[in-house]
Amino acid sequence: MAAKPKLWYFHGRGRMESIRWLLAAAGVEFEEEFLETREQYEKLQKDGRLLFGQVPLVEIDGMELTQTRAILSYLAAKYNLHGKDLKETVRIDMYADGTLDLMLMVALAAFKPPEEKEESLALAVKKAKTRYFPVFEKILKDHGEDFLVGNKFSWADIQLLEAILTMEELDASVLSDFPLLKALKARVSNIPAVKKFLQPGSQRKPPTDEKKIEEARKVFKF
Ligand SMILES: N[C@@H](CCC(=O)N[C@@H](CS)C(=O)NCC(=O)O)C(=O)O
Repeated sequence: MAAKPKLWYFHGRGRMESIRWLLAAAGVEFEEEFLETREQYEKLQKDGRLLFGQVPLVEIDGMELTQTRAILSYLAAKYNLHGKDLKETVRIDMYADGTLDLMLMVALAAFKPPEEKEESLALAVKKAKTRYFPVFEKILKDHGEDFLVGNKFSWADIQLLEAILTMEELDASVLSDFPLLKALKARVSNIPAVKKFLQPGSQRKPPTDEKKIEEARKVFKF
């Protein structure tokens, strides 16, 4: 049996959380190595395991992969969460990339000073409501299908569910004007592998707290 994919990152959501989501939704078990000290991170660098000196790092299929979007794209293709052809795949990539941009705003806000952090999170919620969610609501309305692309569960749906849940942590009513996104959220949350990941005790990470942020600062010298 092939070894489980192994993930190296700090013990928080950050850029790795979407990778955890994608693996979990594909029903793939994975191992995690948490970077808690600068030494661990420097060892990965010294050993030449980080292409550009950065994590996320994912070991899979005899490869050591970095660059979040490339990793996600590989996993989506490998686990049949991309489209049936290039045209569907590029739409899935576009939708997922948009959602990743939104998620990065939230991830980066965690590292800002308290006043700026509140402002950045409020801006992310605003962008969710005015830029990203209206687009996805319209896509669902226009084609009338159950999922974003090809009437089939894909990486774009997983990425969107992660974004919806993250935004709801910041503003519980964020979906009030988006009935089709509410329905999509319920539908995707009920897919057995996703349902399992949503249960307490899974490898899903909670919102990154001050302790984890301090840990990450020490590791990456932010
Ligand atoms: N484009 C890269 C950016 C990765 C990145 O910035 N990683 C951070 C941790 S979240 C890091 O390793 N920072 C250390 C550094 O850049 O020296 C990706 O999307 O994976």
